[in-house]
Amino acid sequence: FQENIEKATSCSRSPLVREAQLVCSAPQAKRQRQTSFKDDTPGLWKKSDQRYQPPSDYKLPPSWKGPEKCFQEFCLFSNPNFGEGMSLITTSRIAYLASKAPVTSISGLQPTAYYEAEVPGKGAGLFANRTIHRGEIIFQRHPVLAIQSTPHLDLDPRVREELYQAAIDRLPQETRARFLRQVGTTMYDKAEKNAFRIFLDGSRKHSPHLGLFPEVSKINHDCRPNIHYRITDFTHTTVAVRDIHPGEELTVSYIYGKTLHADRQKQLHEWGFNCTCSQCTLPPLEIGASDNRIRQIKALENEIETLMAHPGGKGVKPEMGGKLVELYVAERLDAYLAPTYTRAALLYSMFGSEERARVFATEAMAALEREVGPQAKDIESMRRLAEDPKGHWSWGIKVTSGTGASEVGRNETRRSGK
Ligand SMILES: C[S@@+](CC[C@H](N)C(=O)[O-])C[C@H]1O[C@@H](n2cnc3c(N)ncnc32)[C@H](O)[C@@H]1O
Repeated sequence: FQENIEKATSCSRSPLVREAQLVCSAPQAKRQRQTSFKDDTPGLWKKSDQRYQPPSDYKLPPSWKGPEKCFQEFCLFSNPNFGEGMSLITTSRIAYLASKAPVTSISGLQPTAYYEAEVPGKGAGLFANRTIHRGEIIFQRHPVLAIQSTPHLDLDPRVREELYQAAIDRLPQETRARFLRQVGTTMYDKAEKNAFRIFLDGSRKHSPHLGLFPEVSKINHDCRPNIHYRITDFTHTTVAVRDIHPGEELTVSYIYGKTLHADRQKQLHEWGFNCTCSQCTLPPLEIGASDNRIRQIKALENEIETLMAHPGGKGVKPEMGGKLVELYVAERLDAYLAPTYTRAALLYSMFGSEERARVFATEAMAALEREVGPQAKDIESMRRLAEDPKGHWSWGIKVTSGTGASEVGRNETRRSGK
């Protein structure tokens, strides 16, 4: 990945695309902009439509239109009746999979639970109209437009703009209007400024897409957000990670939050704006304290990992898990608590500390559900730990002595499957 970044001449710079998920085009020298389209508009798409024949087993149901306006193996497919309407610029295979996918039930808050208003220096944003409780789903949506990365990066700009316009024209009027209200001067710019990186069809060659969710993209960035998002195939879910009070702005983080202030500013600046969020506008002394906490968090996580790699986890102490939770909470990293609670629950259980194992396992279950979703594998293990610590595989793997943690593992209660 690093190698790609260094060599790349153009990267998708969507602020909502996390750094580790950026898709960059190959160096220009090796990969020329490719377009097989001619300038005579009527024949512009037809020529390549004829050239590309999708396999017959990817035949779409009659409610879907396409393939049309193809570029290499990527074509426009659309269905105005799929949820709020959906246009795809993708392969026949992925369009076929989309056509077979259950229509994401559009759910979440009633529109009366929030309102849109201008935020100084940020454009429009969303605000709570009532208390939104931690764990409440804000939006559950499918993309109204998904664009495979290759045409987005490689198409000739003029052709690309026409193609995106055609994709939007095929959406129902209300959805189209919502799409057009997103920030950005051109269709391409709207995609760049508002898309989330989504992976359709597992981890195959053509999986990376830019997904546009116009309602979600009205949510501004904050380095210490009150909302977390997760994406599974076609479904984008936003969930409150703490209670949000009436009048408070709804925020997500466009970048990974556990980074130092200067790095966060740099990343967001590269993606087109100077961040004026609650964390970035703290007084300098508080920014310094926050950076220190992040350094402590990283050092402690490394220490736990190193110690756990030693035979019998020599030197690890349950209090390290407790301290880590404290630091995360003090740093308001509410959107990233699941692994921290899980680690703390297991550490306390390993040392036979029943009450703390229960408390952290209960917190871990809720955080896993928020951050990963109800299908998260570790939820079941944390549920068992919360209900019956002594029956859990981790219980008492290490014992505590009167003078603190003993390094002698008892190992007597490890049971597979728990
Ligand atoms: C996905 S849009 C968010 C909604 C947007 N404010 C609107 O009016 O539709 C992203 C854009 O909002 C603005 N923005 C979001 N979060 C911001 C922040 N923390 N500080 C400054 N500008 C921000 C930037 O202009 C950014 O390119």
